[in-house]
Amino acid sequence: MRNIQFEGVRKSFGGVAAVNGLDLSIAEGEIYALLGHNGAGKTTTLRLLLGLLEPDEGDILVFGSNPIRDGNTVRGMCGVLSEDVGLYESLNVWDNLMYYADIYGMSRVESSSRIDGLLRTFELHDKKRTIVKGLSTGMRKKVALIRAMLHRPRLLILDEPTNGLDPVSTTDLRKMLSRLAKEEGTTIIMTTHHLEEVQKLCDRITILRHGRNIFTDSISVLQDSKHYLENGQFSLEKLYMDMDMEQGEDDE
Ligand SMILES: Nc1ncnc2c1ncn2[C@@H]1O[C@H](COP(=O)(O)OP(=O)(O)OP(=O)(O)O)[C@@H](O)[C@H]1O
Repeated sequence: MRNIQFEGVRKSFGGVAAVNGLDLSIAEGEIYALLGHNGAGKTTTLRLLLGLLEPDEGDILVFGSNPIRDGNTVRGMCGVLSEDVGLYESLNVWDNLMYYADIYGMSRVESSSRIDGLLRTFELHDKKRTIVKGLSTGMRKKVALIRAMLHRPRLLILDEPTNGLDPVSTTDLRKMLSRLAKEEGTTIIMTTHHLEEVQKLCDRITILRHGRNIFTDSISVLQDSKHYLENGQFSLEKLYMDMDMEQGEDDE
């Protein structure tokens, strides 16, 4: 069953078509990557999904809800990690997370144990009383990730989740996201330029170009296809480069 649908969605800013007739179909529990060059329309797509922008044309449904008509319902189901992590700089880690747990309507007991558990998982427990201003970029990213996951959202939207994370934290995050999708059925949509991570983690990918879906397939099908090989193995980077060359020729 497909649970997130975009059909013929268009959104322009002035004369620029950021999203230009986009079709997407994402199933519950999938880990899905939106790929594409800078300016391809990834962030605009996510903002449309969250009801933060209204489409000029087309239909969007998120688990049966329309993001414009039922914006609060859609946003209530989502946990979001945006590029700008958006934490309160002068509050400590614990108070930042408690503040959001209150907004999510979690009880004190529930939020304390959830925050405690997540801080341990991300190896940030010893930083719980540290003021956010004093954290490294990677640590801030982890706190923002914990905030996005706190209320066990049905859909997790991650903009460049591994940017600024060291290799160990990246691997830990990959395992955690994988577990979330498999065991809790969380749907995860991410945008990233790290193709190696996508290949290891994601179930399906879509490549956007000029606001259009130019390629969608599942990683396992691609891995079995014997196409886009590098040293005998499927390479997402090779696929991406080949697509780029093909589309570049079409654009001319
Ligand atoms: N609020 C806005 N006002 C004007 N133009 C915008 C706005 N938001 C996006 N655009 C334009 O729409 C296009 C798509 O932008 P978008 O941010 O969705 O791309 P992206 O794929 O997320 O890029 P990146 O990888 O750099 O984050 C770009 O040409 C961008 O300049």
